[in-house]
Formats: sequence, C-alpha cells, structure tokens
Amino acid sequence: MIQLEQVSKTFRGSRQPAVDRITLRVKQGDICVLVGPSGCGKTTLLRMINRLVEPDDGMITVDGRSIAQMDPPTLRRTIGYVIQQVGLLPHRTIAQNIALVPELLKWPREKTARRVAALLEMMDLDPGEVGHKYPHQLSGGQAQRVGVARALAADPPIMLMDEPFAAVDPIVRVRLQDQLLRLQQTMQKTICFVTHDINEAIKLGDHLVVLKAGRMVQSGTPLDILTQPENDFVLRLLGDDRGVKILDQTRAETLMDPFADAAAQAAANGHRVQAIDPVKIALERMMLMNTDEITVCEGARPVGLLRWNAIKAHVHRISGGAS
Ligand SMILES: Nc1ncnc2c1ncn2[C@@H]1O[C@H](COP(=O)(O)OP(=O)(O)OP(=O)(O)O)[C@@H](O)[C@H]1O
Repeated sequence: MIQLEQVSKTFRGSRQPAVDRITLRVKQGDICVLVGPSGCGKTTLLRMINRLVEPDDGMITVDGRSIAQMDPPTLRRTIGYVIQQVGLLPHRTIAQNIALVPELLKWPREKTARRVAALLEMMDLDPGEVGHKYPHQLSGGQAQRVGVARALAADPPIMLMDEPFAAVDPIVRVRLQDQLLRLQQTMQKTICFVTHDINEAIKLGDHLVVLKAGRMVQSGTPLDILTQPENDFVLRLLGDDRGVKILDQTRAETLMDPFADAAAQAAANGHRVQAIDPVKIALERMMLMNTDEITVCEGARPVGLLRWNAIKAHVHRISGGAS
C-alpha cells in the first residue's frame, strides 16, 4: 500500500504550492487515478512517490516504510514508471531498451532474454519482429506498449503512469486502455495513473482523486464521484453526459428485480444481459429489441428482470441529487 500523509510541495520561486497537504491511500492491487486540469499538481504528486520530486512537508510510505529513508535508485527499481514521451533510448534496440533494469539488476542474460520476449508477447508485440528494431521504427502505439513493457521488466509491485496514452490517436488509446485493464486482472499491480481525461479516469480507476490547484477536491470510486459530486468544479469535470456515465458504471444486477421462484425464472424472456454488464448496455439492447424489460443472467442462469421503469427511476433519483 502507498500512503501519503499531509504531503506538500512548493517549487522555488512559486507562491502557490504545486501540491498542498494531500493525504491519500492507494490500496494494493488498485488503480488510483489522479485527475484534474493542467497545472493542478498531478505529475508533481506522482513524481514524489518515486522521489523524482522531494516533498517539503508530509510523509510518504510504501508498505509502511517511509520512502525518505530509502536510497532513491533502489526505490525506483521497485517502481515502474511510464510517461507520455516514452523516453526510449534511440540508439538501443527495443529488446535492449526493455532489458535496462534487468541489466542493472545483473540478471543472467538468458533470464533477461526470456523476460523481454514474454513482455513483448504480453503487450501483443512480436518479439522476433519488434525486438531488433529501434524506437524510431515504431508507431506511437507500439512505442507506448514498449514503454509499459520496459516499466514492467523487473516485475515491480508498483507502477506510476503519467498520461501514458495521451499522445496516441483515440482508437489506439482505447485499445491501450483495454489492454492495461486486461493485464491488470492477472498482474494486480498497485498503479497510480495520471490523466486530465475524465473518461479515461472513470474507465481505468478503482479509485479517483480529483485535484484542483494542488488540493484534493474529492476522492472515491468512479461511481461515488459520479453520483455524489462534491461541488460544481467536480460536476463540470464530469461533463454533461454524467447520467450516461453513471449507467455505464452501474451493473445491471444492482437495478434488477431478482426472480422470486423457479417459475418466474423459467418464464424469463429471451432478451438477456449479464449481471455484471453495465446498465447502459442493457438499455441499448432494450431499445434495439423494442422491449421494456430484459432478463439478467449469471452465465446461462436467469437471476432477475431489469425493467425500463427501474432504470428511469434510478436516473431520476440521481439527477434529483445533483448540485
Ligand atoms: N520543476 C518545476 N519548477 C517550478 N514549478 C513547477 C515545476 N514542476 C511543476 N511546476 C508547477 O507546479 C504546478 C503543478 O504542476 P504539475 O506538472 O504537477 O501539474 P499537472 O497537473 O501534472 O499538469 P499537466 O496536466 O499540465 O501536466 C504548476 O503550476 C507548474 O507550473
């Protein structure tokens, strides 16, 4: 677990703190997204966790140990770091770039080669084809994947990701986000992810931290923040389609009427969604099928009925609660 306790930083020559008394816990295996407008202190906060920036005040601990007591290069070897500019070394091949930290750790050559190949495959890149290339020979999306592979090379428990997908086009960006979520299901890294894109934050985050001018404005799950925005600033950040985003974050099972008995279950209609599907998907399917109710299933087993009226009532409740 990463813990920040009343952490502050004011850069020399600046009157305003870049980060102002932030207290924050990032649970093991969670993706915590720092989100907010340009200049709100996201990058500074992130770079304090691997000691690229030193706080003026407060304390940061990793698994209960104060990082101020750790040797920065040793600390950084346990923390993967991915940035927007990727930062691959231009005169080294992709394989050599990914092997940087294993080489520093003096891994045997065979082990490093196996790890590099496994990482490239994990990132959907062909080791035989890409490993020998140089960074300028890759597309933006491929380079970003190599950046992620390099950060994962020594299997660090923590990953810091600073706008890692901001420089690629929207289609590639969605693919990279999906890939990260897929990988995270097995990797279970503790990830701090910086973005100014609220949609990316909601999609990736188990936990969001909304920042404004160095201060934490709100923190919570995407659904907490969507349904109970703290103030107008958060409400504006969430955008006009907040209702749609809520339906995208709400599982069908949470709004369904569970089947009371086997008879009701047997009479379930043919239009189906999975219990863990977002209500937004159920709604789209209902509109497509021109029906006002849809069966909710766990695998093949029908477990309840989701009604148009229940969705409408939910949206009404939420909009009534807004600002
Ligand atoms: N090395 C530095 N020296 C002086 N001021 C700095 C330095 N780094 C950042 N700042 C200032 O600290 C504030 C926070 O910057 P930071 O880069 O953390 O914000 P950010 O939210 O990551 O912004 P962006 O989304 O534009 O990257 C800004 O006002 C910035 O100008």
